[in-house]
Amino acid sequence: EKVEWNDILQDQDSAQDVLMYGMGPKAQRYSKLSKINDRNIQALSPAWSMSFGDEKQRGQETQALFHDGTLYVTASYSRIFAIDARTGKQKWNYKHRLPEDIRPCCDVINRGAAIYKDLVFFGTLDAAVVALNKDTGKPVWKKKFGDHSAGYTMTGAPTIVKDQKSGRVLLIHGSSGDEFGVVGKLFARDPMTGEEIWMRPFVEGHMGRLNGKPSTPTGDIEAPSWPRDEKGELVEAWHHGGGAPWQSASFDVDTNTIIIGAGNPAPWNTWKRTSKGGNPQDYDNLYTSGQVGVDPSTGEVKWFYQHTPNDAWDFSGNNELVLFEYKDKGKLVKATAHADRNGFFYVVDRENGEFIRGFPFVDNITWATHIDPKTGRPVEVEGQRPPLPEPGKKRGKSIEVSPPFLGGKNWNPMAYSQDTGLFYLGANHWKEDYWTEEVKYEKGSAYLGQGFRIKRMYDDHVGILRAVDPVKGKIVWEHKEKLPLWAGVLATAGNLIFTGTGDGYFKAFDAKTGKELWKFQTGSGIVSSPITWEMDGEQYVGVASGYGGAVPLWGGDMAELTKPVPQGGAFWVFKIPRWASK
Ligand SMILES: O=C(O)c1cc(C(=O)O)c2c(n1)C(=O)C(=O)c1cc(C(=O)O)[nH]c1-2
Ligand SMILES: [Ca+2]
Repeated sequence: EKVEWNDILQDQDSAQDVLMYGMGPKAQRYSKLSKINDRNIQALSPAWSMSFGDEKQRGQETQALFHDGTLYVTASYSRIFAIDARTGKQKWNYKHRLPEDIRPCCDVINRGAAIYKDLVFFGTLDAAVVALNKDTGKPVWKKKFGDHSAGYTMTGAPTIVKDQKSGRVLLIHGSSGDEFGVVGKLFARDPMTGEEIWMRPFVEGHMGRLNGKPSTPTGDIEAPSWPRDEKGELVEAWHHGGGAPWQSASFDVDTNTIIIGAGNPAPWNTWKRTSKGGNPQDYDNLYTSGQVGVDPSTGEVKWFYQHTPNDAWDFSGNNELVLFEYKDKGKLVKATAHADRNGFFYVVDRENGEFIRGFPFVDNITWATHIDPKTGRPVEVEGQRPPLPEPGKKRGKSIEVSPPFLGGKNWNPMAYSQDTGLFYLGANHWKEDYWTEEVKYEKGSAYLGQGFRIKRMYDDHVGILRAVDPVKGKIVWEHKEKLPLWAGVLATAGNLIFTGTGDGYFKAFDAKTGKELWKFQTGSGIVSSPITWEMDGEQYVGVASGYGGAVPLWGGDMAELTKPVPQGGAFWVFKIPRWASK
């Protein structure tokens, strides 16, 4: 059975399918299923588990897809498995041959696949997209989109959208690589052939492409949001500017807009992206660290809202954009919701990219006091941009900043419950020591110009699962975890919130009260996004287990804290046994 656009469009409402990263074009991660609920959750039990095998483990950040009795699960090292959802038996697997010189910044991870017609699609760490026949696992096409030895890579799940103007279905995908100084790019392809339709770079003044020809520059061709040197030339940083859209797009069918977050500017060092002796706040470094609305017909930028102008902290703007609606004085507001690494939760008008509201979702944000409601710009705290080294020194003076670069929340996607109207997100309380270092671009080398060490903020917890009211701007409940939270969240009509923990538990909470109702130990840490589906009249929940991602690699004191977590690589499926369901 082929997957059609209408199936994808209905993804959120149809329990028989999970066809998109985010479980629907709005990426709400909400399921209307309630057969598993707050009354019978105690009986939730494993149905089966499947090992990804190999000596290859590391982080398993996948969100599975489910179609026609089959789960499509990506795994570390650019692998994908098709699994019989009834038995846990492998139907086929594809293990991409990776060159030695790949440069993923933050572990050899993959967040998931896309599906359309008889093809499944996923990105690989050597900067390619692969399409496979969904029934046989045979590769149908492969397209390389960047030079992996320069730092281009791909970790995010691709997205299928339908251009409402032309009627054409497109495969949308981004790129990673800001930490190596690449220009972040968003691509649209013909899903059947892989042929590029357009490409949009997210650094102002760089040229886009449409049908194989240069189209338009992104923003102003003169790139006034980037500085020039004494000779009047754009500075080195502009050539390598970052802005990589490394997570997944949402799609607003009503306004025919692809909505995606753009990554941090490169390098991290704010002074490399500011004129000599100038003020960073005069150089916003468009279109980095913000959310972008893109026209699917042409790849043109329709609107842009920047969370962190001239981002000095690698906050990036990539985190998922969840589309939701609410009533304001009787008027329906169509918005995006976004919990940024910078610690603020944003509600933005998705028809024009205008700021509506921003408020903290973590404690003790030090770099800004608030978001100015008039301008939508952060009001920065003096001294929170790490200073340049004193003359004769290699390093600048260290300052303490919160959130640290790993963010108040990172890529691990939040869920929106249509029943409670709340967002549920896995946040972290931590901070960092942060200082500048000298940096010059060198192909294939880290391009940061910053040093850092992440530290704890509180003695009793790092991870904090929070329920957030997006309209009142309030935290409704919270649940603390000892280890950082790095897993996606799932909300269901059974009044349940599912997520995983660093120490290996898959947990369920009461969506209204935050009470922990159930947990199961999976044997390794969980850094993936759970899904739920209905099959043969029963509800199932599935999640991958396997610890990794950025925390153990970059986390300073947190890398120490998470060292005891065993490696793994397995997919777990749960259901209510028949004896317990009535
Ligand atoms: O700017 C980029 O290109 C880029 C890419 C990625 C990635 O693709 O995984 C991460 C980051 N940045 C990043 O800043 C970050 O904190 C991060 C965490 C993770 C992870 O999977 O745990 N990836 C990435
Ligand atoms: Ca980054």
